[in-house]
Amino acid sequence: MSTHIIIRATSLHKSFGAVQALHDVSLSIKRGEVVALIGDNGAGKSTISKILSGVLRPDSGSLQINGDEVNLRHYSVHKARSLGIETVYQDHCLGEKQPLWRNIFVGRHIRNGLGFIDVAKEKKMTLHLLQQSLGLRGVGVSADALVSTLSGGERQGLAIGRAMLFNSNLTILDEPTTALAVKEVGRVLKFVRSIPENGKSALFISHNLHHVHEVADRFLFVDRGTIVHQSLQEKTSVAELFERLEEYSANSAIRGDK
Ligand SMILES: Nc1ncnc2c1ncn2[C@@H]1O[C@H](COP(=O)(O)OP(=O)(O)OP(=O)(O)O)[C@@H](O)[C@H]1O
Repeated sequence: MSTHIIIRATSLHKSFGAVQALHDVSLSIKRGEVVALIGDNGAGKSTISKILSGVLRPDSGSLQINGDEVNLRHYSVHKARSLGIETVYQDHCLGEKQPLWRNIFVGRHIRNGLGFIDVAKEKKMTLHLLQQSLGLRGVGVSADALVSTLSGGERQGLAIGRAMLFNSNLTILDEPTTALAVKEVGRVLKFVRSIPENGKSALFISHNLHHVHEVADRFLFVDRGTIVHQSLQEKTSVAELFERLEEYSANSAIRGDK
């Protein structure tokens, strides 16, 4: 594996009013690596992912992408995308009543020489994505189909495929398997596993430790806004993930955090 660091966050702090959501969080993700954030409810996982994806600005700390310092004052979802950081949300990632091709290219349309959207090209690329990323084949597959005709797993797959299409270096997935039928979960996990095969990286957040163990190369444990432990997949069993998470939950219960 290359040691090229895709993203490095250093000493992130973030508070929401009196709630200190993150305290001195530092992490880095290498090229070709899937890193998972594990932690109890309210530990700070989503806050970390939102800072990396440009949704939230930290109160202090710094971010480097591909070795370059990011100006956090001007960092946004749009800027993150331009730097190869894409986020796949649990839901609302695609517009229900829109045809698939529009969803794929929203905000990033391909334009012809006259400045018009190149619909034919976008549809062709969408069809390719449906076939390649989702493995959908046959006469029923169409770039004009509405998002509402796709299953939850297919939607997640398409959203991941979209990130790949735009050559995302880091795909952030916050609870991508929640609310999916069992048979679809396997499909989404397979999509996530294919990310490092293409030399790309992912940040994976899930409460399901079996899923986490299946896809991630490295686990970062978050507790009360701090990264308290990390371990490599090859040296950690699923049982150990459960034990450690239970330990943090028990500690916060003793402290009366919940
Ligand atoms: N917009 C917000 N306004 C106020 N407090 C917030 C906001 N977002 C998060 N918090 C608080 O920050 C802390 C960390 O929340 P965060 O959503 O990052 O946790 P999480 O680990 O993703 O939790 P979960 O697994 O339940 O989604 C929590 O105490 C939460 O209540």
